[in-house]
Amino acid sequence: MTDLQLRPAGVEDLEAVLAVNLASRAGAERSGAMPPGIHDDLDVRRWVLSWDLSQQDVWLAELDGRPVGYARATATWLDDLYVVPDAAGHGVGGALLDLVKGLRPAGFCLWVFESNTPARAFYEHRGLVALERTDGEGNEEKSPDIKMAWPGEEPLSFFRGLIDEVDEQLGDLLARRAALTRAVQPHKPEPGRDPARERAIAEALALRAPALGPDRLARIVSTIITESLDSARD
Ligand SMILES: O=C(O)C(=O)C[C@]1(C(=O)O)C=C[C@@H](O)C=C1
Repeated sequence: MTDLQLRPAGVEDLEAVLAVNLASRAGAERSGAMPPGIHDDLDVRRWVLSWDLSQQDVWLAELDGRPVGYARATATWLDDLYVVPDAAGHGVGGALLDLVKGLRPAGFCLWVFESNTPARAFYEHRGLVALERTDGEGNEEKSPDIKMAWPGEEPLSFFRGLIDEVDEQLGDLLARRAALTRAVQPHKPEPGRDPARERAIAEALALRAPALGPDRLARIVSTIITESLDSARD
């Protein structure tokens, strides 16, 4: 019978948190689940010991008194959830995740490496959904990753919040694109629409948004262009 305890980490626990981070990450790198880290242990130590515990929740998991895992969450992100390899199978990760769900009832997001199939399955089994995939350009390790979310107790308002964030960017992009559609018109040898060019645009977009596919994207592009040209007449 093992005894699992979760408790908030204080500054005095950060060395133990660091040890969990290093052991867990090393295990994940050995198994190929995570790409090699780009920081050496000393850098990671400096970073962990600099955490401001008033700005994030860090909870330590202890199995029979031994630190074996931790979770670190900001207001809207689960930044870290690590369990040391030799404590696997004791429900430590699940207990930490349940704790964070309780701390963040409005929901939260996290990033997981695409290569980390055990972690992805763990999160999927516990109700998190995959929202975005990247080619890794935006992370330090340059390794493809996936944004996952736990939509909390009110998923409608959680997802609408994320939609509002994307729409802020989409609005800016639509304004920029419409301005370009208008700007190029006087420079065309012949006025009017160019179906071949629109198809090429849709095919290029499909590389970035394969789930929509070129035909749907062609209809979306066509509507954007129609309305952009129309707005020039306002
Ligand atoms: O490239 C052109 O010919 C444009 O007029 C620009 C544009 C666009 O907004 O991308 C608009 C209309 C054409 O059918 C094709 C593309």
